[in-house]
Amino acid sequence: FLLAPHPRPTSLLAAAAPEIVSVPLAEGRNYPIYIGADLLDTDSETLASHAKGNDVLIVSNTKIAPLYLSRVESIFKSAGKKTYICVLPDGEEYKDLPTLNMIYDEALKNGLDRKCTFVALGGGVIGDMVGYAAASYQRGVDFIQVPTSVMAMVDSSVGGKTGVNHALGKNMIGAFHQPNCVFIDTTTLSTLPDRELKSGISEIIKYGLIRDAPFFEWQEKNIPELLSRNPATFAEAIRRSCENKAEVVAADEKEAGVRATLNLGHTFGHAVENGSGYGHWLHGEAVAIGTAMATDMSARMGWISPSLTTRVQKILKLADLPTELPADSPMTTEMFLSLMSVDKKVANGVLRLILLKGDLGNCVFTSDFDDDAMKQTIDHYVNIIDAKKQAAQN
Ligand SMILES: NC(=O)c1ccc[n+]([C@@H]2O[C@H](COP(=O)([O-])OP(=O)(O)OC[C@H]3O[C@@H](n4cnc5c(N)ncnc54)[C@H](O)[C@@H]3O)[C@@H](O)[C@H]2O)c1
Ligand SMILES: O=C(O)C(=O)C[C@@H](O)[C@H](O)[C@H](O)COP(=O)(O)O
Ligand SMILES: [Zn+2]
Repeated sequence: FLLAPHPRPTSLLAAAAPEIVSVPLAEGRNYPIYIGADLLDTDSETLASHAKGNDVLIVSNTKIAPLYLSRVESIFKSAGKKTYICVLPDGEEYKDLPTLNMIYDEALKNGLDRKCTFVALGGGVIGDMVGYAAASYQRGVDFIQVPTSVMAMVDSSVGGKTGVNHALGKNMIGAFHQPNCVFIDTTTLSTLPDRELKSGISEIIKYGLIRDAPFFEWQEKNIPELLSRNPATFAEAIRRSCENKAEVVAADEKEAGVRATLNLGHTFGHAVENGSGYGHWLHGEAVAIGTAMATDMSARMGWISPSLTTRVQKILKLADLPTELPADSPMTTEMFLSLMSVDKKVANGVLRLILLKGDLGNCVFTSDFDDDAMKQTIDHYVNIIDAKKQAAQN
């Protein structure tokens, strides 16, 4: 069970083979995503085999290092690698250039050369930062993703989007840099707090909405099982999410088109993350609010049926995710508009959005939307904040 402590393998326990989802990139750059319970205990040689040189720099944070670092380090040591450690402060507010520098410092201090491998042990913040450090250190070294949060297992560890935040915009400094492999030990979720677990479910819902109606229908039935940490249900959600992400990334690695659909709810959501102060909202929570806003806007333009709007609201609430901002939110219409204007999907000054259109599982990436509908959606969500403020004062 996900909540159980991690058993060490014994000769009486037969290790189940991991499930493998492939990310089929061009020019033979395919890489595997291994998914399974207790993989760090039962399949350590597979993980170590993806570090090609002698030196391995494992990067984690102050929360995850005490839980899993020694185990991961011993895997590489047992395989004869020389290991180095870098422990970063925990939190989205540290996903920045000064903190990134700690990784370069550690690598340079120890004389790591271009044959080294960086290992990202943690959630999406660590994965994005280590990926970007690997993309830029000596113009590019190998890296491996060992995701430990739902968000990282279902989304961020796959696809090679790496980077850090800037005060003026989310993930604004970064690069596309694919990992050698993604190694998902689902048992590490046993220590993930509930709030972080729910945040990851937000991106699982995204796959259903943008491209996989049967997966969405499955989620409508199975989210309670995810919330109660049913291991089999989680394994299926992770596998189906990784399959969806791998297909999209394989079709459009560098986001020339269809990959942008993975950004559903993110233009509104990133504005909320930045405007509220990085770290106030978890990424998945902000994406949930953004998904509600993108759905509202799609409905205002008549692109989706009222029943689909209801289903989106219902599934976000079922996952106990926020669908609106609270009374103490600093967000204003002006903040939304100005923060959304620095989104990476802006092309030649024109904002493009992912919006739902048609039946469940269909969306569009377009600049061809009604500006008034966008403004009405933003005003509507800001008015909710104001109404809550008023109610709190009375
Ligand atoms: N590159 C991409 O494609 C992509 C996709 C989605 C999200 N992201 C990025 O990922 C970040 C969000 O990821 P996240 O939700 O994992 O946040 P996170 O990395 O901050 O992790 C959430 C919290 O859970 C802790 N944690 C992680 N695993 C744990 C475990 N097993 N046990 C106990 N605590 C654990 C972390 O230390 C942190 O406190 C954002 O910066 C977002 O922009 C990137
Ligand atoms: O992999 C992608 O492509 C995504 O858009 C996945 C998103 O969930 C993720 O939050 C990503 O980091 C957002 O990308 P950005 O380009 O909008 O910063
Ligand atoms: Zn996201």
